[in-house]
Amino acid sequence: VSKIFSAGLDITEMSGKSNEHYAAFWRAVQEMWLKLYGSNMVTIAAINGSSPAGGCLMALCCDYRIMADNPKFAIGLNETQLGIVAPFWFKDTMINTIGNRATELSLQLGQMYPAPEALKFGLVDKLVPEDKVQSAAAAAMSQWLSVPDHARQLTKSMMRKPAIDRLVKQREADINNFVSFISKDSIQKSLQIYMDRLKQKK
Ligand SMILES: CC/C=C\CCC/C=C/C(=O)SCCNC(=O)CCNC(=O)[C@H](O)C(C)(C)COP(=O)(O)OP(=O)(O)OC[C@H]1O[C@@H](n2cnc3c(N)ncnc32)[C@H](O)[C@@H]1OP(=O)(O)O
Repeated sequence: VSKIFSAGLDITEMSGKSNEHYAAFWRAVQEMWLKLYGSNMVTIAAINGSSPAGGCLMALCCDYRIMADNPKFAIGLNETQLGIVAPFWFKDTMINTIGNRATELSLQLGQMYPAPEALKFGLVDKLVPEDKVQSAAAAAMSQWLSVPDHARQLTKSMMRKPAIDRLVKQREADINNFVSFISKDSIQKSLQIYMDRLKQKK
């Protein structure tokens, strides 16, 4: 039985809908990223299964990532495999985690990394046995919470603010770009083919 941390964004929200729907959907996705990446709280991802695309993004937004040590579980920004493109703020989040070259390889190929490779690439920080993911995350949380809060928060903001400001400045343009991209016939066709493939896999 496959286990999933997050299947990413709901593809059905990006297929066969109106432009108004796509715009509202994308604004909500932006909001999720701004809240999670910009949070001053400690955030630890307890990754207990596979985590493609938007799922990987959510994990990358956290301060620390612990993943179940199972090579069947994979994580990555696989957008190109769906015929779509990770937007600049997905890319920035990944660069801030694993660096420029690894991000370029990862994004162009739409790579999903099995857990051991994800650790090697720095996409996750630690692997633990599947039944220890929650307890390891709780232990990591205690360690992070032991740092004086104001100092940790200012440091986090210093590291992340440039990426956050970039999206805040370009929110409307980013929404317009998403709507015009996702509503193209060729992109709708790619998403349909991907969904059909998922169903055939069964
Ligand atoms: C300019 C910018 C433009 C665009 C930017 C857009 C950024 C997009 C970000 C995203 O997150 S796109 C979504 C990426 N997600 C994926 O690629 C995941 C695809 N799914 C899988 O790989 C697998 O389904 C799985 C998550 C590993 C689970 O596998 P399992 O074998 O357990 O289940 P199954 O494949 O049978 O799926 C069950 C059921 O769920 C449907 N499904 C799966 N993922 C999605 C999804 N992301 N959105 C909508 N629906 C999804 C799948 O089709 C099955 O449906 P069915 O039961 O009706 O057949």
